[in-house]
Amino acid sequence: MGRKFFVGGNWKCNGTNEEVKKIVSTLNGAEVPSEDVVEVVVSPPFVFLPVVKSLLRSDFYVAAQNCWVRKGGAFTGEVSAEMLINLDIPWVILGHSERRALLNESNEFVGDKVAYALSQGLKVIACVGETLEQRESGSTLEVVAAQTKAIADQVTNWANVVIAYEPVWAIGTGKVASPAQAQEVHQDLRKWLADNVSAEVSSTTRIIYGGSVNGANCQVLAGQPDVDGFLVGGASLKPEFVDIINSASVK
Ligand SMILES: O=C(CO)COP(=O)(O)O
Repeated sequence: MGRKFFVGGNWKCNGTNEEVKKIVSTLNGAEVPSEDVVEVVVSPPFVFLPVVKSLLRSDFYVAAQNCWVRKGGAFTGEVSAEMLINLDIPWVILGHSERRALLNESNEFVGDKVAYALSQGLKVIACVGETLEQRESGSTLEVVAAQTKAIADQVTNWANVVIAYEPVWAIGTGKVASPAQAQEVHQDLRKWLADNVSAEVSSTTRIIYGGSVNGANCQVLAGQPDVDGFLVGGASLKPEFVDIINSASVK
């Protein structure tokens, strides 16, 4: 099927200069499958991107956690896609639920960000996912489809997009989605892509899972046919991130 396993580490707003170097040193010493088998991307806070990029092994890549929606300029506090490209940062995470919820990023705004980032040459990890309330009211697919549509409306080249399904109720809660719950949504999303974009995009686009993934639950999740990898928060700051990378061997 040809979808290379993808493991992203989202460090969120964590770390000191010393801690960040320690994580990198653990990763640099880790034995993991080759780049042909698993694509590994770590996402430190903006200020640590240069140091992480300079120290990180060459078969792992870095991602920013956000970028501005358009060309840079008079936007205090923002970081533009052009700046990331200028520093050779290949990836950016966009539409994370923490930004959607806490900073009111709408589906359309996230779609605009994805479009601009891609236009500048960045690769995008685009996040979608429902809240507990939405899941309990039976609207999971409707919610993730609307989020995905706002992104899909703006994407022409899917080769540079990874979709991260991250149910909000599973993020940072220790309440991981069951393998069946993850598989169901990933399968629905893949069908949505087939029906609304193309069969080719549906079969080639990586859909990764995020929400309380750890060294103990990664293997069984990775065993699901439509789970193409992970976006990991808390556990990406710990040595068990290496075990999560190694779950690529389940495929
Ligand atoms: O939000 C996440 C990754 O982007 C998931 O976070 P946790 O792995 O800490 O639940």
